[in-house]
Amino acid sequence: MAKKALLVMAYGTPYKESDILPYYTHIRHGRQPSDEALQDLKERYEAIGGISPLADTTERQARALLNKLNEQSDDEYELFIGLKHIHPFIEDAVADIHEAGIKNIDTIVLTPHYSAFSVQTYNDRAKEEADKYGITVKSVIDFYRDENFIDYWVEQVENTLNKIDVEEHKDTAIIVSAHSLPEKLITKNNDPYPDQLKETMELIRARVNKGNYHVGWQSEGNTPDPWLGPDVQDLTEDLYNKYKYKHFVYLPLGFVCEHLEVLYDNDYECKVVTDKVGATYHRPPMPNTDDRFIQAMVNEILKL
Ligand SMILES: CC1=C(CCC(=O)O)c2cc3nc(cc4[nH]c(cc5[nH]c(cc1n2)c(C)c5CCC(=O)O)c(CCC(=O)O)c4C)C(CCC(=O)O)=C3C
Ligand SMILES: [Fe+2]
Repeated sequence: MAKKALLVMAYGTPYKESDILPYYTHIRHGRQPSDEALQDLKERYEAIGGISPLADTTERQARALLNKLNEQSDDEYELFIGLKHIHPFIEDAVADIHEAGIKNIDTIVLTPHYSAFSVQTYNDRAKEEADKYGITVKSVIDFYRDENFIDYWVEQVENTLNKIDVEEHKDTAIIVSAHSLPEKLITKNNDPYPDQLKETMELIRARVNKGNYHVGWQSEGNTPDPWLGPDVQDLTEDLYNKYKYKHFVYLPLGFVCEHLEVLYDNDYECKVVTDKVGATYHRPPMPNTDDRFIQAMVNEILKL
C-alpha cells in the first residue's frame, strides 16, 4: 500500500470582498482591472450574496472524493487542494506534498471537459512544480464520459421534465453549456473542448430523448476577440423567436457546483430573458457532492 497525494485542483474564488481585486488581477495575468470592471465583478458577487459558495463546495467535493477514493483504492491517499487564482495555489499544494515526503501525486481538476486553456494549464503548473522536487505526477484529463456522471445529469433532466406538463415537452428547450473560450484558443490547439460538450449532450440525449437539445456557451470575458458562441442569453432569445418555447432548461455541464457563473449568468441573466419572453426558467441542481459525480472522478483516478 503506497502513500500518494491526491491533488484536487479548482479555479478558486475570493474568500472576502478585499480578495476580489488581487484575485481578478491574478486572472488577468497580473494586470489590474479597470475600476469599472472591478466594480462590475463586485456587484455580481454582491448579487449572489456577497461571496461565492465555491470555496466551501470545493472543499466538500475534495473531501468526498478523498473518502471514496480511499475506500476503493489499494493506495492510501492524503488530500491537498491547489487553486488556480488564489491561495492555496497549486504550487503551494505541491510544496506541501514535498514537505509531507510524498513522492507520487494523482491530480484532478474539478471540471469535466478538457481544454488546453483550462485543464492543461492546471496540470502543467502541478507538473512544473513537482519536477523541482522529483515528484511523479499523473493527471486525469477529463471525466465527462463516465456513466456515473451521465447518470447524474440524466436524472436531473428527468426530474425537471417531470415538473413540466407532458404536452409541453415539445415546447421545451434544453440548453447545455460550458464556459466560453476565445475562439483562437480553440482553433489554434484543435482543442477537443467544444466537441466534448456536444458529446456530453449526446450521451444525455441518448438516455432522455425528450424536449429539444441545444448547445450554448456562457460567461464569456469582455475582450475584443471572438468567443465561442452562441452565448446562452442570445441563444435563449433566438430560440424563443424561432420556436416560441414555453420552457427553458439550463444544464451548465461544464461546471460542477453552484458558483458565480451559474448563480449569476444562468439564474439571473438567462432568467431575465425567459421572464422577458414569458417562458419558464428551469435549472436543476449542480452535482456538488453527489455520489455519482464523485464516483465518476474516482473511476478516472483509479485508471491512472
Ligand atoms: C474555462 C473556464 C472555467 C471552467 C473550468 C475551470 O473551472 O477551470 C472557468 C471557471 C470559473 N471562472 C470563475 C471566475 C472568473 N473567471 C473569469 C474570467 C475568465 N474565465 C475563463 C475561463 C474559465 N473559467 C476565461 C477564459 C476568462 C477570461 C480571462 C482569462 O483569459 O483568463 C473572471 C474575471 C471576470 C469575468 O470575466 O467575469 C472571474 C471572476 C470561477 C469562480 C466563480 C466564483 O467565484 O463563484 C470559476 C469556477
Ligand atoms: Fe473563469
